[in-house]
Amino acid sequence: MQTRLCSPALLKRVGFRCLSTNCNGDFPPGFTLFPSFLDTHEQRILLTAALDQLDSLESKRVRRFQKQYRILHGPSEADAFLPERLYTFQKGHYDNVIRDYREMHLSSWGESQTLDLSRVLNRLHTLYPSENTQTHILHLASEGEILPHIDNIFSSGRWILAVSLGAARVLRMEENTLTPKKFDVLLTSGSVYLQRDDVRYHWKHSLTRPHGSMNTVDGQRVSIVVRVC
Ligand SMILES: O=C(O)CCC(=O)C(=O)O
Ligand SMILES: [Fe+2]
Repeated sequence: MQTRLCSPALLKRVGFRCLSTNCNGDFPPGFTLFPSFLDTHEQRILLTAALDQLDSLESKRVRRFQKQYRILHGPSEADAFLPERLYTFQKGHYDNVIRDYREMHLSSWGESQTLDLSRVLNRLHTLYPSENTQTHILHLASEGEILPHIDNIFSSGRWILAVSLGAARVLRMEENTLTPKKFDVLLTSGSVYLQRDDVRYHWKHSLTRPHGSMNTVDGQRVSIVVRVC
């Protein structure tokens, strides 16, 4: 089990940066980060399954181009992602919060649910209560980002968990007050974060590219977001 509790030293190593003088280097109650919850093998299994799900929504024409690319280039050990031109990214979300993305609500993993994937999903289940949940897959292009928002309070309940896969992004958490506390977290592949209660309802979250400041490269990112209903 690779779950680790987050000491300030560890958070600093994985990119935690406290932006507020009254934040004391700790996360507020209600925010938890598991910096390297999934190992590289588990990440690959989950990422491949998530991309398969999203690809199943692509047009026949795009799927044909993807297939041709795979025949020509073979499977890549290094990268589960195809070049971005082989995906249909949307420019803007209906409320304009998310830019350059593909997304879907997942009702079941269907045929992707191999024994290996079940093991990964079972490990993730250890992180959250077994209540009614809804799962969402979000794929950001390398230019993709998410502007500050609080998830619709009528659409989901008191906690939100997200698994990050692929290129790193900076998550900024910012209290929704006149003098907000803020902090940044570098979400590397295999990390999981959980927003609960006060943080879920009263802090805005946004995702930006790391802009080279944290030794990371630009690239595509997939998240699996699980919300309690
Ligand atoms: O991908 C993430 O980590 C967060 C996604 C998000 O904020 C959303 O879908 O509302
Ligand atoms: Fe959100």
